[in-house]
Amino acid sequence: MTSKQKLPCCCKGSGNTYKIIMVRHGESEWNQKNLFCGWYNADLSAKGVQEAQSAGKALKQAGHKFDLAYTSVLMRANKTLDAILKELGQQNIPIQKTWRLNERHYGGLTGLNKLDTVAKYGEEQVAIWRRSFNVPPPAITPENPYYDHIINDPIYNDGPAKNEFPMFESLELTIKRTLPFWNDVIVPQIKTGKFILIAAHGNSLRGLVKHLDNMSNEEIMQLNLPTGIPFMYTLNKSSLKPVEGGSLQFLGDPETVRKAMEDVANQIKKK
Ligand SMILES: O=C(O)[C@@H](COP(=O)(O)O)OP(=O)(O)O
Repeated sequence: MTSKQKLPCCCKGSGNTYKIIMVRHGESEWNQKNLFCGWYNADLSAKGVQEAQSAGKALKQAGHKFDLAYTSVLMRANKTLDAILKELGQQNIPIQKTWRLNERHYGGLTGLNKLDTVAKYGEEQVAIWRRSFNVPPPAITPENPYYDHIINDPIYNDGPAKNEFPMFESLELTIKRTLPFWNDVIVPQIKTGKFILIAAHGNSLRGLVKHLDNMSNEEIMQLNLPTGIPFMYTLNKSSLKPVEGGSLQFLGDPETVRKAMEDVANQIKKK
C-alpha cells in the first residue's frame, strides 16, 4: 500500500456504531521462506518492516488516532504494532500483549516448508491442515527442532500454563482461546468508546472475522488475510456485529488487496 491511496475516513465510530481496526503483521522471515510458523517467534523480514511502516502511514493519512492496542506475545506482531504506532506518533498509548492473540499453533508442521509438505502429503491434505475449521495438524513432538525453543520461550512465562500449553491447534481450538479475550477484555473497552488497534496473525484474526461475520465453517476456509494491510470493522453498538458494509474494510487499493490474498492462498501451489 502506498500513502497516496484513498482510504476510508477516520472516526472512532459515531451515533450507533463503533469502529475497530485490525492488522495481520508484516511479512515474517518465515513467511518469506514459506515455512509453517505458528508459535515460533520469527522476526519480521525487511519487506515486513516496510509493510508495517506503510500500514502506519496509511492509517496516519486516514487520520486515525487510537486509544489502546492489543497484540500477541510474538515479535512479528509486536514489531508491526510498534512500527505502525511510530508512524502515527502514538507510541504512548497502552498496549496489552496476550498469548490468546497468538497465531494458531502449527504443531508438527512448525518449521516445515509449505511446498515440501505438499510434495510429501499432497495439496489436498495440506489445504485441510491450513484452512479446515476443525482438523488440527499433527502434534509437535520433542523431535521437532523448534519444540524446546517454543515450550521454554520466556514469552510464555505469563501463560499458557504448562498443563494447557498447546501441542497443535485447529482454527476451532484457536478460536476457543481467542474469543474469550475478545468478549471479556476487548469488547468492554470498545463499549467505553475506545478506538482499538489489534496487531495479530493470519489465523487468530481469521477466528475473529469468523465470529464477527457469523461465517460458516466452509466460508471461513476461503478467507486468506494479507500481511500488513489494516482492515476496519464498523460495529452496531448494541449487537457488536458489523453494520451493512462494515465488514473487513481493507485500507488499501482493492486490486492490491485481492492479489495479496491470492498470494497467501497460493503458498501451497507450485509456481
Ligand atoms: O503460522 C504461519 O505460518 C502463518 C500462517 O500460515 P498459513 O495458515 O497462512 O499457512 O502465520 P502468521 O504469519 O500470520 O503468523
